[in-house]
Amino acid sequence: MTLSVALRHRFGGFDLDVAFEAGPGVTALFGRSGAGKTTIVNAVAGLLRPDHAQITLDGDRFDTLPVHRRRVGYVFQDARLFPHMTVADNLDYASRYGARARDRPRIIEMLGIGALLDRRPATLSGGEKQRVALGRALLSNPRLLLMDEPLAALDGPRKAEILPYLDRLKAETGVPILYVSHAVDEVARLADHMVLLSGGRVARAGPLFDVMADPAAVPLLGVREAGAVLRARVVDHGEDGLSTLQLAAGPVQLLGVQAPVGAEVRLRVLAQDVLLSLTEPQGLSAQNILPVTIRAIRAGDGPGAAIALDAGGDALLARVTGRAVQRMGLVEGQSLFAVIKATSVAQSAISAAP
Ligand SMILES: Nc1ncnc2c1ncn2[C@@H]1O[C@H](COP(=O)(O)OP(=O)(O)OP(=O)(O)O)[C@@H](O)[C@H]1O
Repeated sequence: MTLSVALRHRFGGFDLDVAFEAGPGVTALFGRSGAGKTTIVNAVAGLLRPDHAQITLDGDRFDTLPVHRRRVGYVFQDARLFPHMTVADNLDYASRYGARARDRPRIIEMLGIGALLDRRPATLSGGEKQRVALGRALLSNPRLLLMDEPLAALDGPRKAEILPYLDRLKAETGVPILYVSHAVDEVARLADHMVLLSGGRVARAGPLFDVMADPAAVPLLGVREAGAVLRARVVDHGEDGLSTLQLAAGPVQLLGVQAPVGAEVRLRVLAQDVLLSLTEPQGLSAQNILPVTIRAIRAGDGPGAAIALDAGGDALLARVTGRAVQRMGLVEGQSLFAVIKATSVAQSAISAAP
């Protein structure tokens, strides 16, 4: 399944002009407030008629279809359930055309909402409401799911409660998802592809692992949030609380890893938590020292520079000062060592999603 989107639209002072493709899985639309994310999903859903559009799904023209024929499931920041209906009635309303009624038990089980069926939305927590909203969207038998900041109204614990359901939904349904967010941790955990938007334009787009490790993405993600996402396999849980994970460039030891031995996980390594050393460091408290090669150096607008690194085939990103680049004589192609603190990675998103 490939969704291809080309849109132009003008609202007063805002000018949107984007083109991107979204493959299977989760495609994150990421950008600051006002970048144009909601305008794009509204145009895909058919809630907004853009000035110019060419949207296709698997080659079929989509933007010319009336809203009800697009078969798009839309999950908003606020669940927008019918308040006078029970959860069961809200779900039945979505499946009233029967297309997905046979999948109802599986979807209820997947989202863990079986015990809520007789309740009314006013009695549900924010996380429970969002799970019901996801169920309702799935029961409408969508060809495409649009999620506009579905977790933004939830506090940390409620977000943590719902993220595993999104992992399952992604793994089990196969319905492609366009996922709007300005939370990098959510995107790093869930997305397969990423479209970075800035001022109504696509600034970067591609596989999540590539975009997150792109030095040009640093100003768009924010210097504190920028950092590569890597795949790792859990090798061992030590009795002292430190776990060993295998990366392409070698083993690393991290704290607070919940996933079982053998699991594939994603690690988000913030660029500001990666130190560089010209020689292999000895006598450091940090144990995670990886041999790396500099792929690219990008000077920032301020005193910082983003350094793209190759770590055994994985991409890693480091942020150092421009002064350090000068002092260390860093150049593209140079081999050196990256040092990652065990505690900093553990505080970044670690998920069970491969
Ligand atoms: N109906 C409208 N009329 C006029 N301007 C609009 C309208 N809807 C959106 N805009 C403007 O278009 C721009 C993009 O808005 P949009 O909601 O798509 O951004 P966003 O990236 O989703 O932002 P946020 O993260 O704050 O939701 C903003 O400048 C907004 O003020």
